[in-house]
Amino acid sequence: MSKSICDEEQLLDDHVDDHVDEEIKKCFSEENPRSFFMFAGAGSGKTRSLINALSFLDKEKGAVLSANAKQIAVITYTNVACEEISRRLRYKPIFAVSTIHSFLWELVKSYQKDIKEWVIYSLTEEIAKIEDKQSKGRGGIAAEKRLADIKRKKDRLFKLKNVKRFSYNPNGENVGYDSLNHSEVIKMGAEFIATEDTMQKILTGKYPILLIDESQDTKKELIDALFIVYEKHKSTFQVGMFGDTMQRIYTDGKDDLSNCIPEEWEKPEKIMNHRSAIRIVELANTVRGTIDGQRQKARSDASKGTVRLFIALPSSDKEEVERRVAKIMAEETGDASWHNESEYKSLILEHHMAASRFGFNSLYEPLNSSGYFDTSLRDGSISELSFLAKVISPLVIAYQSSNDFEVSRIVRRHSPLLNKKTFAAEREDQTILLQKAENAVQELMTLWENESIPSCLNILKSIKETGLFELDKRVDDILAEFIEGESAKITALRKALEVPFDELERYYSYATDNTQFATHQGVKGLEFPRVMVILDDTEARGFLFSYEKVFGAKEKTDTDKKNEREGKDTSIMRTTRLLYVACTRAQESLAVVAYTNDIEAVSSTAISNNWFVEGEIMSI
Ligand SMILES: Nc1ncnc2c1ncn2[C@@H]1O[C@H](COP(=O)(O)OP(=O)(O)OP(=O)(O)O)[C@@H](O)[C@H]1O
Repeated sequence: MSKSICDEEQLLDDHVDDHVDEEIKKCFSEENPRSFFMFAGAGSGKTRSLINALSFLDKEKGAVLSANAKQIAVITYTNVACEEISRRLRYKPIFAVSTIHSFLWELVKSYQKDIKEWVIYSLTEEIAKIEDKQSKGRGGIAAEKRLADIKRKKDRLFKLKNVKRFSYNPNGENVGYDSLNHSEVIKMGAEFIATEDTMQKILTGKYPILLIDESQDTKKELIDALFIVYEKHKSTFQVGMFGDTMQRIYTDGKDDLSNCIPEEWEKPEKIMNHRSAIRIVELANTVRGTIDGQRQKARSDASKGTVRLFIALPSSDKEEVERRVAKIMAEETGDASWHNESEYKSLILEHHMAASRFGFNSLYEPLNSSGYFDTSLRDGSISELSFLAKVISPLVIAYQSSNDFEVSRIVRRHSPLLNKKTFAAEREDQTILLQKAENAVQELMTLWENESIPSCLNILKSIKETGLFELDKRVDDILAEFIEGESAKITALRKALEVPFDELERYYSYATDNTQFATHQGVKGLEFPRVMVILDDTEARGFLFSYEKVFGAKEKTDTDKKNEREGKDTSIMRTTRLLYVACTRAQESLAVVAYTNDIEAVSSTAISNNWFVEGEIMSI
């Protein structure tokens, strides 16, 4: 069949945004270098434009930059995004791709004297602030917490005097008094950049071009600092920001970013959505319609796609509801992959919702409620937990499948009984060492005998006794009896590690993104053919989001009304943006599952907002 003019037009249409990449390339011209702000909706190819821009820069300027020991900096939101972008750029050394935390730490870490001064100053200020609050506040738990906080901070301040070198791990816990926490690094780094001439020269000298992905959620301190640097160094420093204001879901991003962009920056716009089926793009447009009215077009070759809204009572058996939803989706779409849990992504609002659905609540709960583990609990980097998952889990599998080679490899790699130093010291009879290690492994494996599953605490105890693996000093405290006044971190870890080992394995699969679950926030930037978005305020603990308000099942609070009057961000706007992020991850089919006591209100709001039509809504 021959192509019609109409077909040609549609195909051309798919390329309507191609000029954007050209405009960005022009921004890097020698004659007229410009900074830019490329904001566009979900699936519009921002990440793709970022990669295109970087590949272009590599070709055009790579050699000259390298010869002058300069790099192009790229700041991404997560380690996963970092890895993905680096991979697509074939790990070329001309690019310094990092998260904001690593970026700032790399920049400041050699200025230890300044770091020390800053930490002492900032701690002193914090203590003064809490003391002031304490003098004005009432007693009770809050006052007790403040007192403990003051004591901890004063202890740290005292110990700081002797610190020679501060350390920081952007991807893990920062336990010691001489290590910096995540927010300290952001505050300090941004402050150095904003105020120190030398730091600005180092930044612009090393990175004459800096591109930021997901800039709507980049910490406002850094964005503000970069605007300052740009104003002072615009002839030698170029910034490129990619993002989407509708996808701002964290409160520490700069909320009025689009109004702060300097006049002279290039501001290319995109209107296509290359990711999603027509019906999903339509839904995204109507959801966005309640916030800023920007609309996108689906590709001419996009499929029709399916969206459904399922409404259920919060008292229902949620796992059963979600299983039925998947079954119905398989029938309605004719896509059998909905029958297979690993073939669709279930998006929950908070991690504990995955914990209860996937069976790791007893481990998650004490750690989460202690308030001491945040990023590390989410990404699986609490040292005892990751050790058990990364070393013990494969060891057990290898042992149980009689894979002696693998057992020996793991032990040689991780055990102090067989490390080079111990071996060198025991020149005479190394078989003794081998025997000792083998006995230690046997001892450990007896815990799994008769199909039993040991608790994580018992595993650590066995390892401690035999010395099979090196354990953090903290493990001694965890294995000891509870004592009054001990650190709440230790108490929480002891409680969490009481769980059977398979619960830890389930937790770790989730933390390392190997299950069907992910949070609405965690999937930013990603895409999946089939998505189930779960809306459940009864399980959401924070006050930041409320789907029931968005769907009219709950009244706006006085604060919401006040914020609305004053033109400020409201929880409804914030939640609508999160809904937009979650729904726009879907490529082919999307099931939204809303738990509410007011089924009627949710259904009628969904219809009156033009989000769903009657035939797409089902009470379940
Ligand atoms: N010009 C294009 N032609 C064809 N496919 C494209 C084009 N641009 C992007 N895509 C595809 O569309 C999908 C979305 O692209 P990308 O992830 O870059 O969008 P994004 O704007 O970063 O999305 P989001 O903001 O939702 O994370 C990807 O699968 C990508 O390969």
